[in-house]
Amino acid sequence: MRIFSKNEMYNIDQETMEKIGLNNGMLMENAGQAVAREIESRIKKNDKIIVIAGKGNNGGDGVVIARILKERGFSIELWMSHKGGSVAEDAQRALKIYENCGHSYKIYEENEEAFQISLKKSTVIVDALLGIGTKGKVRGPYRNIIEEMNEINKIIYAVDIPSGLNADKGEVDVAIKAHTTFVIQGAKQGAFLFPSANFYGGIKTVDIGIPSSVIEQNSYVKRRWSKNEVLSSLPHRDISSHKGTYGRALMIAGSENMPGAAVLSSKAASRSGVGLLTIGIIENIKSIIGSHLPEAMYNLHQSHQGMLSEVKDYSSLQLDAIGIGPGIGRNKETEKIVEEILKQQVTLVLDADALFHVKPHLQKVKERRFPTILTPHPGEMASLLDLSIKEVESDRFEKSREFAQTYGIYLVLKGPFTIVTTPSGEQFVNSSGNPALAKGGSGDVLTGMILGSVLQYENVQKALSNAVFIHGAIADQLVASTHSPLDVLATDIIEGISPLLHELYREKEYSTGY
Ligand SMILES: NC(=O)C1=CN([C@@H]2O[C@H](COP(=O)(O)OP(=O)(O)OC[C@H]3O[C@@H](n4cnc5c(N)ncnc54)[C@H](O)[C@@H]3O)[C@@H](O)[C@H]2O)[C@@H](O)CC1
Ligand SMILES: Nc1ncnc2c1ncn2[C@@H]1O[C@H](COP(=O)(O)OP(=O)(O)O)[C@@H](O)[C@H]1O
Ligand SMILES: [K+]
Repeated sequence: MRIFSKNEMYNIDQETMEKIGLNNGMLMENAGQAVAREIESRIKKNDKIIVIAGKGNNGGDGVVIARILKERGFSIELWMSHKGGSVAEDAQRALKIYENCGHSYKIYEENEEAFQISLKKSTVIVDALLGIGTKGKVRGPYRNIIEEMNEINKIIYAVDIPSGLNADKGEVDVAIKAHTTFVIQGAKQGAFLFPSANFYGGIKTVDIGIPSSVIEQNSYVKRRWSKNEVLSSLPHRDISSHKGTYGRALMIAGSENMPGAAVLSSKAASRSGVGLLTIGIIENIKSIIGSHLPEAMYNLHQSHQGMLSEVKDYSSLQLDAIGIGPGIGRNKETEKIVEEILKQQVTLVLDADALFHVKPHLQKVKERRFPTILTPHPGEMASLLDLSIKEVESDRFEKSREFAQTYGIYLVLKGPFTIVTTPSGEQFVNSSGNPALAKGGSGDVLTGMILGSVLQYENVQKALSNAVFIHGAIADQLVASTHSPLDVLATDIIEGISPLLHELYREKEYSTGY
């Protein structure tokens, strides 16, 4: 599923009209036809359906839907929101065609009570009040209509966007709570931001025939990353390979107060395919960690001061990737270690305390010639950008892209709908996971999974998106089978890596013959 910003959608629309020659009326007809087909497959002949249409082009889509469904013999009442006023040109034309077919419509303004009665009798409502043109707080009759529709508690199918929502941002004033939203040509960014994502219900894309060349030229790549993408990109192990083929990784994690972070991240890295793993820790936590992961090698230091002197010459380890951050703490030494690590000519994964330390050194990150991956949660992202968490969360796509492009990094902005952004600004939104993951340690596990994963793929983005998907899918599977949303531990996620990978590889084998 493609994802668009409002401006991208308008530019796509404009170019389709100017260069391709499909005019807005044709696109509206296509949109209405496509959504009507989807609705038709979900309704019954005895349903009483209300289509409520606004003054803009979204309303025009609604008018087309009402006409098509009426022609197919469904019981449809079309309501226009406004009495008179400036209805968009193509919506006016759609209404004329509707009338030419001998159909009539009603108007909400000055008929509020009749609308209430109709709402009560209805079984299905089609929301075509407002689309991507919505700006600021909802005004006029729209506000009342939206509130009345939500109160009546019927099935609502929204066209393009649940009316009232902003296409690009997560914040919500008042909006339709949809059962399903039929998004035109692709979802809008707000479908993956909170709280607006809570209003969409199910999302189904309808194709209105916009040429793909126009889409490619007028939008950044932004798409959802789901199981199909994972299955088609899982790495293959060649029969003649050996442990060196799958990379040498170092995970620098943990400290006296947070030894567990080293266990979680290292174990997750091991379970994610890495050939040879070395754990870089301070000596006095070795006894806690060693029993958990006999497979790993150790790079031990009496203190972080001692570690710092060795970091400067890691060539003997012949590393391919370093992960750093979970539980290392925040002090002068750990900051210097992070600064030194940035000079290493290997793939880097920076998380947690390493993200705190990297902030003054972002210029050095920009100069790196090897992949640098940052995995902030919204709080860490806000701190890196000197913004509030709210400012980040409401605008995750743009904020991520600007940051990734400015510093030439891969960014994994965590949270529900984790976004992976590449240095060139392509974005992939994860589709797995649930609030069972909202618990200390699950991020450490993801860091390990990412470190293990990057060494298995030629394409860094695929490695990141797949690690993020698998991490979330394990939580989904635990909640669906043996756990509740309350009791999933980070260690349960690690234990879930093998069963999930097993299942994915079996499915891949089945679907591709590999
Ligand atoms: N390629 C595309 O994107 C296509 C889009 N179409 C539809 O057109 C929609 C966009 O149409 P428009 O640009 O006309 O915009 P909308 O239909 O979303 O709404 C614009 C109308 O709402 C009013 N309005 C805006 N903000 C408001 C607020 N806060 N309170 C009250 N009124 C407000 C405006 O004054 C205007 O009358 C899409 O969402 C989609 O449904 C289709 O018709 C055809 C193709
Ligand atoms: N509500 C949620 N839905 C889906 N995933 C979530 C949710 N809350 C947290 N997560 C995931 O859990 C992980 C938490 O990471 P992080 O905040 O760094 O945790 P910690 O610092 O405790 O290790 C991230 O991968 C994040 O995407
Ligand atoms: K709508």
